[in-house]
Amino acid sequence: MQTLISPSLLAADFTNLKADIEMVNNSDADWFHLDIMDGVFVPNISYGLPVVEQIKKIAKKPLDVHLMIIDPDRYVEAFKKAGADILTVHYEACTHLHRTIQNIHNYGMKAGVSLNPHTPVSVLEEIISDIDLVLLMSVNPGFGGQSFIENTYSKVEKLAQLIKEKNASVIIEIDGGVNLETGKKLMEAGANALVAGSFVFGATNPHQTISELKKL
Ligand SMILES: O=C(CO)[C@H](O)[C@H](O)COP(=O)(O)O
Repeated sequence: MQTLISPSLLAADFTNLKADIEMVNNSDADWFHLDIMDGVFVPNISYGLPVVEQIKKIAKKPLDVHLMIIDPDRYVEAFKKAGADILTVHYEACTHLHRTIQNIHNYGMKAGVSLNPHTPVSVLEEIISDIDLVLLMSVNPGFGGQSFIENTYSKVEKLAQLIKEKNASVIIEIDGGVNLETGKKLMEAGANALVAGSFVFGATNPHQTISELKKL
């Protein structure tokens, strides 16, 4: 599988968001990664549904929406209406994860499950065949620009092994501290999708940086 690149708009310039969205539209990126934070599940508040709706109007690539919120079932329909194509919820935030996944699929979206750095991939054993994507957090969620947690490489290997054992077809996406160096090692470990925020939007040439990540 080719590397999928999902630039995180959390690190974009919100005073000129349209320009950053156009840059991604015209780049080698595959998706737009949108980080939704509620100030409860994570110690930060980002942006919400009205912003997602506006982004959808000009985005020419699928919206990869990562909900860092408690009890995400309450908002599955709303994010579908706002334009989400892939909806990822946190394992740690769902009491009835299987039902949440069904709910996301019933609305016609791809369903992802995210794991915090401390959560072992083994918790996905009974649900892996029902989901489309696993998002491994390689930083503690809540903020961009943090240092990559090295233990993520072995988590990627364990997850790739689990997917193989179950004969499932699941994208392994990584979020946090991704750059060319960590990205290369992640791909070697078995990842196939990379979220990058500050590495892309903090670069002198974000368009070229996306192409470099894409070539990994
Ligand atoms: O989900 C996030 C934080 O919770 C961000 O998407 C992630 O941290 C990307 O930022 P960076 O590439 O700057 O590390």
